[in-house]
Amino acid sequence: MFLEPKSGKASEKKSGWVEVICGSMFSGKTEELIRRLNRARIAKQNVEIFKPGIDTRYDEEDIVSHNQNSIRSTPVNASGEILLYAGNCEVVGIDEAQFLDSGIIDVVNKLAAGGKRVIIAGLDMDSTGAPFGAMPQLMAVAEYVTKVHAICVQCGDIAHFSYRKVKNEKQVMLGEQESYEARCRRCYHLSDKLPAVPAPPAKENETAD
Ligand SMILES: Nc1ncnc2c1ncn2[C@@H]1O[C@H](COP(=O)(O)OP(=O)(O)O)[C@@H](O)[C@H]1O
Ligand SMILES: Cc1cn([C@H]2C[C@H](O)[C@@H](COP(=O)(O)O)O2)c(=O)[nH]c1=O
Ligand SMILES: [Zn+2]
Repeated sequence: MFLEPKSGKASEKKSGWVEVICGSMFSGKTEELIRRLNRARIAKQNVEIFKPGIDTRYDEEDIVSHNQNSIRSTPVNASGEILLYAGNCEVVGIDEAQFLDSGIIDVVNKLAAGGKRVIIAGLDMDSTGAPFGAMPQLMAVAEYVTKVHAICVQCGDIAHFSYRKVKNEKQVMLGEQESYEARCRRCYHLSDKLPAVPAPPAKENETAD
């Protein structure tokens, strides 16, 4: 369980920091983001929340988790807009950060340098297992990184891959359970080993190794 870090002595100018919540689809990134933001609100801190404008799966403005928890957010089309809108808030939340442009690294560093707590959630890997967008750099500059895990729908183990069930080569393809499933390492790679077409039957006198 992530516990909020304490900032420095009250007499000193407070420094901010960056927290990253990463993992596969269905791993609970959005739930954890909402949990941390709600706790900040209970502590009477001023919170602003952003998501990339591209992600309108459940709602134009709300951030919604797979189990229907939600929190109001401001959609942005470019990372620089976050600097403009964050204003005097104390805590900044950002969901689906993998979809934002690389300017987001500079933006979160500026926000933290200005004394804000910045909490970012996003997919660390795309469906091919490659790092997604600016997430690797965000994890590098963050003070705190939390990797959350889903459950493999094939075998019940811990899952950290988002397996794409439909054929589409594009890195960005919005979707839910109809297009993606959480898989563990073994079940994710199992699909590579299946022959694309059925192997021809062995000829007589030919022995299988
Ligand atoms: N394979 C799965 N493993 C774990 N949780 C799942 C799975 N499929 C659906 N869920 C649901 O998804 C919720 C997490 O949703 P969410 O926080 O939106 O995840 P993420 O933002 O990482 O995609 C879980 O609490 C659970 O109700
Ligand atoms: C793996 C993968 C995912 N996406 C899309 C699919 C969803 O719309 C979001 C991830 O949402 P979640 O809150 O993490 O469940 O990203 C994609 O575009 N490309 C991918 O490779
Ligand atoms: Zn598995």
